[in-house]
Amino acid sequence: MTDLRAATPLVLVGAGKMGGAMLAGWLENGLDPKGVVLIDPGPPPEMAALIAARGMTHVTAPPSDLKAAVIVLAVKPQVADAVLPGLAGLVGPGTVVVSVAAGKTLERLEAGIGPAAIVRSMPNTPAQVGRGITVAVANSRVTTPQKVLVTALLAAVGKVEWVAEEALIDAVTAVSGSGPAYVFHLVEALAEAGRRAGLPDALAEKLARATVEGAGELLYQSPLDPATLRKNVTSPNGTTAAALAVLMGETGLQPIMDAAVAAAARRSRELAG
Ligand SMILES: NC(=O)C1=CN([C@@H]2O[C@H](COP(=O)(O)OP(=O)(O)OC[C@H]3O[C@@H](n4cnc5c(N)ncnc54)[C@H](OP(=O)(O)O)[C@@H]3O)[C@@H](O)[C@H]2O)C=CC1
Ligand SMILES: O=C(O)[C@@H]1CCC=N1
Repeated sequence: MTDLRAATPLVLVGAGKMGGAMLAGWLENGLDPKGVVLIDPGPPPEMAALIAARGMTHVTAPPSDLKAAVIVLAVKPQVADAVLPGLAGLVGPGTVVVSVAAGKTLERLEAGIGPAAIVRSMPNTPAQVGRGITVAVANSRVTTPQKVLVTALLAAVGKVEWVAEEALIDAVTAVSGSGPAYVFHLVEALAEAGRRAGLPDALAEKLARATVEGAGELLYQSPLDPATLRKNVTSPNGTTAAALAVLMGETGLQPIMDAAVAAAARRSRELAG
């Protein structure tokens, strides 16, 4: 288990879907709830329950008497600019700010909160079950110990990659930040296709869900690459080959995925503000 003691006091600004998922993962990995301050005017009910159960401090505005070790900014990009100046008082000499806000550049974050060590990161919601992946980029004020600390936090909820080139984060957002939604939509589409092929509702849903769960777990556990795993399902001239001729054809999944990822990356660049 990662030692997260140096991460407190940890101020989480925005305890919604992403902030909540990361927090749940950190608590699961030993983060001391007494060292956590949540700033959120309206956390979702399940988060309010977690706050009460774990005895975390919950406030609706930044406290004036605290210097944080880590500030995690997990509000919507559209409200980040308004929130950042109010967090400046929480920044002390050792504070590192970790933003998960899509699109918000290091320059924009620093313009809002003032001179600070800042990490721009892009996690994803499987962080909640310790199976996220986060890509991060640091500004020049981030020290090596701060980078180690942020790595420990992010690694507690999944895999971590650091990049030196900030421009890559828009594509990262489009692939892994938003990516879980594409997979969940695949489950929806597969279930719907099953229904249209005559399966009862409940069975279609069960089959689609179990198939993606099982394929994901196989991918996780197997040393084989996805193309080999795909080939292992595909008998020559069999049923899978018939389906893949559609999915891998000219109007198949790749052009749709290209368009989806390009649209998400474009939106990430727009969200810079
Ligand atoms: N969801 C995801 O899969 C991912 C999200 N992100 C990023 O995470 C960030 C949060 O997204 P997500 O968790 O989905 O959004 P949510 O709306 O679920 O969470 C944001 C939370 O911030 C609260 N909030 C609003 N205003 C303030 C404020 N002034 N101070 C403190 N908290 C405030 C919201 O309360 P209220 O609802 O009452 O407004 C809400 O609880 C975004 O920037 C997004 O780009 C990054 C990777 C993946
Ligand atoms: O949809 C969004 O904008 C956020 C960023 C990545 C996932 N969710």
